[in-house]
Amino acid sequence: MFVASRNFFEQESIEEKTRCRRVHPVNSGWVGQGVEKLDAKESEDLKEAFNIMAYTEKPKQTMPKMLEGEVPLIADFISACHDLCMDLLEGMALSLDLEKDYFTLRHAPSAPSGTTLRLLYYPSTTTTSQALVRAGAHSDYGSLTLLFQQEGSDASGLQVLLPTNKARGEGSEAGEWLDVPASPERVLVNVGDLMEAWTGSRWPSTIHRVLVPANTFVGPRLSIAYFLQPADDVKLHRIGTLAAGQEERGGGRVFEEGMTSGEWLARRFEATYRK
Ligand SMILES: O=C(O)CCC(=O)C(=O)O
Ligand SMILES: [Fe+2]
Repeated sequence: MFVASRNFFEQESIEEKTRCRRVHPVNSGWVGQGVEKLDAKESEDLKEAFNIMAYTEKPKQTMPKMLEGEVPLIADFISACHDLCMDLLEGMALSLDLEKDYFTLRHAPSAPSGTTLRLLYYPSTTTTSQALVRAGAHSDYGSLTLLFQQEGSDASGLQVLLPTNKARGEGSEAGEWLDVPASPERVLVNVGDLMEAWTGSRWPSTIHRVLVPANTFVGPRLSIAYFLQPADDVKLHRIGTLAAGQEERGGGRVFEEGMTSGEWLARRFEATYRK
C-alpha cells in the first residue's frame, strides 16, 4: 500500500490529481497542500492526501491513473481494516454490557457511510529553530480510526495527547504528548468523537498531531488512516448516561439525541475545510 501511495503522490501529474480532487462537501478525492487545517489555532497542514470512500469491489469515485491498477489491492486493504475494526467493536460492546453485535450491526460495510481510507503524504522538509506542525492537534470524527505509519519514515513525529487535560479547547499543552513510533507491526487505534459522544464520554477521543522537531531535516512521511463511521442512517442514541461530573465533549460538538451518523459527520467537516 505504501509503495502505491508514494507512487501516486510523487509521480502522478498535477492535472490528474486535480481531475480527482475533493470537491466540498463530498469528502472523497485528492486534497492538495495547505487546504486542510486540523487545528484551527495553527496554520494550514503541510500535507497532501487522497481520500478513498470505502468500497468492496468497485471504487465509488474517479480514481487517478496511477491508482487504477491498485483497485483490488485497496479493496483487500479496506476489507482487512473493516474486519479488524469489527473485532474491536465486538469487544467494546461486550465491555459496555451490550449485545456483542450492537456496534457491528451499525457499521454494515454494504450500507452507505462516511467510512474512508485516506492516504497521506508529507513532503520532506527542514526546520529552523522552530518545530513545524505537519498536522495540527485534533481528534478524528467517527467511531474508530486505524492509523498505519510507513516504517522508516524518519522522525515519525506522530504524537498522542495523554488524557490529562480537563477541558478540550483550553490548550493542548495542558497534557503530555507521547511519541508513537512507526513500525510495521504496529497500528494505532484512535477513538473518534462520535464514539465519545455515543458513549457519554466513557471513551474520550484521542487527540493527536504530527510534529517535526526544531533544527531537523526529515524525509517524506507516509501514513494511511482508516476512518470508520457508522452507516449514514444510523440514529445515535446515547449508551448509558453521562456520569456525574463528566463533561459533555464529543470533540466540542453538540450531540443531539437521535441525530444520524451522516448528520454528525457533515457537521464535523464544516470546521476543517476552508470554504
Ligand atoms: O499522518 C498521520 O499519521 C496523522 C493523520 C491524521 O491524524 C488524520 O488525517 O486525521
Ligand atoms: Fe487524525
